[in-house]
Amino acid sequence: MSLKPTQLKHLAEVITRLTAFDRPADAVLSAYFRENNKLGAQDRHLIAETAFACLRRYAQMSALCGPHPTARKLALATLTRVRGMNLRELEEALSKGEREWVIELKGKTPELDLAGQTELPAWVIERLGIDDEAEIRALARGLMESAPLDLRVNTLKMKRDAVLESLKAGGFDAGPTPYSPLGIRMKGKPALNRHPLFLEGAFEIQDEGSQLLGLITGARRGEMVVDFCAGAGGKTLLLGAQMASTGRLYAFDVSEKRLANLKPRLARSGLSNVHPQLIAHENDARIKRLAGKADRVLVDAPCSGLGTLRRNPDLKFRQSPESVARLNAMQKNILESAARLVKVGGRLVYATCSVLPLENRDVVNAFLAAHPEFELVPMSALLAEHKVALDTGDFLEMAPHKHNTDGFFAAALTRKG
Ligand SMILES: C[S@@+](CC[C@H](N)C(=O)[O-])C[C@H]1O[C@@H](n2cnc3c(N)ncnc32)[C@H](O)[C@@H]1O
Repeated sequence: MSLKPTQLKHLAEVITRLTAFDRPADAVLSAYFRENNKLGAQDRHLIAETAFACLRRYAQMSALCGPHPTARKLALATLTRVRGMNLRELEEALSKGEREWVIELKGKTPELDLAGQTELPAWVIERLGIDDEAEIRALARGLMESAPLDLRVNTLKMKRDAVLESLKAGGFDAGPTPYSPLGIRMKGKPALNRHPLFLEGAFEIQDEGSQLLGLITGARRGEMVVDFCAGAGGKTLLLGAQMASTGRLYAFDVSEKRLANLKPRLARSGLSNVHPQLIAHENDARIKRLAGKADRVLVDAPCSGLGTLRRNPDLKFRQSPESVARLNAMQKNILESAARLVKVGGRLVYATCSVLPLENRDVVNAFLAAHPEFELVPMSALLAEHKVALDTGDFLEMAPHKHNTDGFFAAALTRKG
């Protein structure tokens, strides 16, 4: 394949917009493609993959380009060094000066410190709580990969094997996920949002790790369940299916927009037990009515998202020690309020998509120290109960380099009295 001059022009424009780091990268990209709706599927694929690869290896790419790197240079560095394109493939799009520069690039190896080599800001490395440098490098490499496309089967509509067979019959390359009994992993990243089975609600797009967070909440038929930070309902839909559309499932969130995005997904899913509820904050009066009544409460807390750098590589530039401190205070407050809803014998699950202990086990350990009425349910036992062949100790801790999922954390607690 050879690079067309227009492709390089678009790519450089996208990189310029992305590196302002003022909006989520996926939103910037979708807006750009809406504005430039004549771009074909191949162009979009090349632009998206290269722009994200550039963000994932931004320290290295910037160092290769020298001081004040231009977006065109960043694009060319990524195309050659990450995406493996050679001079012949690039030539048509290059000016004479750029041609020389690409030739020079070949022999360059920038000197980088640990932060540069791992593409993780120093403040993130400090907060990972990992002493072993080899382990930091392994995690960082995992976070630099591109994420696979995972689906979760809606068991209310179809069995996993049947969805798999149907996808394969349609020419897709797909297989079961290794841990989640509800998951399918696709080869490549086919667009599935017009697939008949998607439109019928037989599957949703959901990372395997996220599926496990829902599963270990263990929602059952006829129960009262609260998804405290439901967002657009990734986990709500799973909980609803676990409940076989019986009982009551409250989907709370403070974001009207996110809850609105849950609506079409709910309609596809066939669930009739879900009650979306916009709340003003975690102490909203609407929540207090449910005190001590819920069998299960899931707190999928707002977090730094640093476990999702494969999909959102811009987050490492858009988060900071200050933003994480603010999120941390929120996480503690939300967990406190959500815990009040759990009835005696009920389960509270705290989860994040962060890899920072301060957003994860530190929050849970501080909560347990202040609330002797709760005790930890060892995660290994819960996973075994759900026939998940995975043991990460007392907590669920998933990571891209170990499990090929995003970085996820979860802890399950029981209310004793
Ligand atoms: C990690 S996201 C949830 C993702 C969702 N559970 C899913 O699986 O798709 C965290 C959510 O918490 C919501 N949130 C923030 N502050 C909140 C609060 N005080 N009470 C409830 N939800 C809150 C955010 O709007 C966001 O949708």
